Amino acid sequence: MTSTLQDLAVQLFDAGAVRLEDIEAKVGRRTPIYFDLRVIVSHPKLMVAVSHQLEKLIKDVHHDMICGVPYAALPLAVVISINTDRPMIMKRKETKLYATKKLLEGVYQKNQTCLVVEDVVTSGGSLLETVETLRKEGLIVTHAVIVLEREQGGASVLEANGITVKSLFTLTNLVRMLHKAGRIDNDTVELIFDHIKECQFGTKDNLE
Ligand SMILES: O=C(O)c1cc(=O)[nH]c(=O)n1[C@@H]1O[C@H](COP(=O)(O)O)[C@@H](O)[C@H]1O
Repeated sequence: MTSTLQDLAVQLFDAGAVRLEDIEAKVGRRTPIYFDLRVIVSHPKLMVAVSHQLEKLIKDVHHDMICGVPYAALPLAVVISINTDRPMIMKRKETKLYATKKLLEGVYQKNQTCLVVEDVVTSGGSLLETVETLRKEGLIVTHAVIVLEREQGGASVLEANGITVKSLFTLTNLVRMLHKAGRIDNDTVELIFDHIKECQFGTKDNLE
């Protein structure tokens, strides 16, 4: 059974993936809403439902393999790889210091296309870092599929770097869905919309 995006938004909220408080995000940024997709490893049905929706977004995108941005997107990449019977490669956060000394695990060849999977894009910095590693290894990367685009400039930064981003939710539509379902109130909606406007990452200089 496929969940609608509205159902999925509510299920993610109820699983604790949406935190509504003043939170310190990556490198000292503050945000009134934080989306913590790591919790879905504890909810296998939800993991499958999110993966199915991501698979729909990529069915017309040519790719030889997929790679999840470590670590949060790795479980999603595994499920998508199995469901679509498409090989996966894994990027390490640090190069392995012994034996193979690799940064990328798995089998790939120069000029093969790799689709990147990510949970959240804010400035686009994390995703871009993974893309740069893949490109250095000779892989072609033109598309990324993500769960949440926070609309803070990351998608434009990625677009400027030759990456088309397909997202399941934008922060605006996720917030609207949660508001409709009675999970967040009017004041919180306003606070989040103000945050989106005020906290923008536009240029590569702003990437963290
Ligand atoms: O720090 C964030 O901006 C962030 C916000 C959020 O709601 N959820 C979240 O997981 N993050 C983290 O921020 C990363 C994306 O931020 P950028 O690298 O700026 O695009 C994600 O991979 C997460 O590590």
